[in-house]
Amino acid sequence: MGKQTLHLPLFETKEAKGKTIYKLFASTIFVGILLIWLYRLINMPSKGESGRLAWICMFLAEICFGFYWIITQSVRWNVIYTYPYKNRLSLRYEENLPDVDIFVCTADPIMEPPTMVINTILSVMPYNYPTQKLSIYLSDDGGSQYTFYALLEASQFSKYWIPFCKRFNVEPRSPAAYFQHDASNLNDKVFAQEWFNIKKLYEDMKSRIEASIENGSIPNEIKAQHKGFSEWNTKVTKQDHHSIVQILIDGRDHNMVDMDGNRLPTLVYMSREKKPNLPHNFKAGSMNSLIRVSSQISNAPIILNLDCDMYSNDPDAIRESLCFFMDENQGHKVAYVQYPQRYNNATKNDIYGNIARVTHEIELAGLGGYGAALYCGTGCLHRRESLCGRKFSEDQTFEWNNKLQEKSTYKTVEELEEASKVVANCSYEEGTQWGKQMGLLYGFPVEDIITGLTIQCRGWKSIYYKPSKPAFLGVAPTILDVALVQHKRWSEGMLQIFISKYCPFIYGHGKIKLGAQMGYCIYLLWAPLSVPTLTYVLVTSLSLLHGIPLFPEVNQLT
Ligand SMILES: O=c1ccn([C@@H]2O[C@H](COP(=O)(O)OP(=O)(O)O[C@H]3O[C@H](CO)[C@@H](O)[C@H](O)[C@H]3O)[C@@H](O)[C@H]2O)c(=O)[nH]1
Ligand SMILES: [Mn+2]
Repeated sequence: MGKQTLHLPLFETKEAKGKTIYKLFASTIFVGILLIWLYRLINMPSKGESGRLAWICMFLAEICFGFYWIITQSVRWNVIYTYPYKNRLSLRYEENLPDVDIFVCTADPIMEPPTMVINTILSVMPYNYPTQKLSIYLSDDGGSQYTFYALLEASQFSKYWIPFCKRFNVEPRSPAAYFQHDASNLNDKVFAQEWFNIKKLYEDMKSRIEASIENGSIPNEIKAQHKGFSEWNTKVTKQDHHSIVQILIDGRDHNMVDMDGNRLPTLVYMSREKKPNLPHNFKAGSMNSLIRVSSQISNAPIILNLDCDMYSNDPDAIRESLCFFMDENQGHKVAYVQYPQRYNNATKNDIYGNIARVTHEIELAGLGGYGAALYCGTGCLHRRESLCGRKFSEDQTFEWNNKLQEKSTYKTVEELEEASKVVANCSYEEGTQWGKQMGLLYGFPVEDIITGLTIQCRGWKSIYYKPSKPAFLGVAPTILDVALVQHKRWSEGMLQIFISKYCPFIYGHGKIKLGAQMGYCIYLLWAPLSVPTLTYVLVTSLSLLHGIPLFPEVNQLT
């Protein structure tokens, strides 16, 4: 192996097949569009003739459709798929794998039940990765003691869950998802025994958490188990509370081990300070607090972010992503690796279009082809440096070894918690570049898309990676009003980017490729496309009622 493996890349890119045929097909459509425009112009009723207004409206709508179609071609001509080689990574870097911080965000204990949140946490704790290199942070914008309690329970349960997952190599590693189905190999006596034990432990834990929520209080004997509960002695509400940071598992501690005697990952609960009169900037605010708090504790160079309703479905996901960051030739340019949003509750007919096949298999891969994969929030791994506002430069060297962590080994848990609380305070961001040049951008409902764009405009590349086995699985809206609210927020938020100073054609000019600028606009112009669509629908039906001909008749063509 030796030399030869050293020269093999850690990941490869391949063009989608059938590019030439697609280009031929697309050019026929383009000719078709031109002919439609021409037909409209030539046959336009002249001034005073009936139906002129309808024809003008049709023409304008068709112009919009045509241009939008042209924009969509940018990504379709450049579809590129990426393939990481995790075995090569292990061969070359097993001893030098970087630390990884995992951020999970939750905002409301009712909409996002604590048991769901800890299932996400428990799915990332048993990653096939050196546990002492993992630190997991839960940001609770709900400031709920039930979420804190659930996380405390999870920290205990993980001592059984992690060894169980690793010993029997079970998947998926979210207990709820795993126990949803009966185990297949219960004939194996040892396994069956363990399976029943763990399942019982999980269900007991779940009932304790749910019972406490139902009763509206946490039993005193449980409260006595951890100093953290004292944070809720004063009045704590979702909108108004002080910073809370509790390190539930200190991964540096060699005595913190699971039932098999193996080290545990660091586990931290945090709830940043909130004041009713100050903007909290939603998920972006939470992420920026997470970036700062984690910099005090573990400061890993790689950050994985997950929404609390999205669990890890592949224990090798971190290793696969690292192939992109650590590749000797191209890795240094990579700011983030985005996975598609896939769901474990997709319905057969997918009536709200959550699966979005064309988006996930073609368009996003096309943007990835320009090195400009969109940052879509959950299921994304970032290089901490690029997220913190640093510009890319070809000649900067990158250290995967973590100096700060070595330093922080001298600090006690209490010292780390105190230092972290300071950076999670509202006042910390005043007069700083946080939310502007550093971290996630504030002021946009889709903080992820805009943040991704600014990172790319600072010279970094991003990767879109859609493995055949989903790496993360989330919960898609299954009721109409939730789906509508989500789509409204996304489409409005994206239009807001287009009309701001961050419009990709202006802000991205000369910084990202024209194809990438166009690719962004497929989404940013999604909302206004409804105007020509509505026009088209209305004008055609009204014209039909009024007997105004808009299209050539079949016998005209012959
Ligand atoms: O004040 C807030 C509001 C939300 N969140 C968390 O942010 C995540 C996303 O919020 P959600 O309301 O679930 O929005 P979705 O539309 O489902 O999320 C998608 O769209 C968002 C905006 O583009 C991205 O940030 C998400 O990652 C992406 O999954 C969730 O984990 C929330 O708990 C917070 O931490 N604090
Ligand atoms: Mn969500």
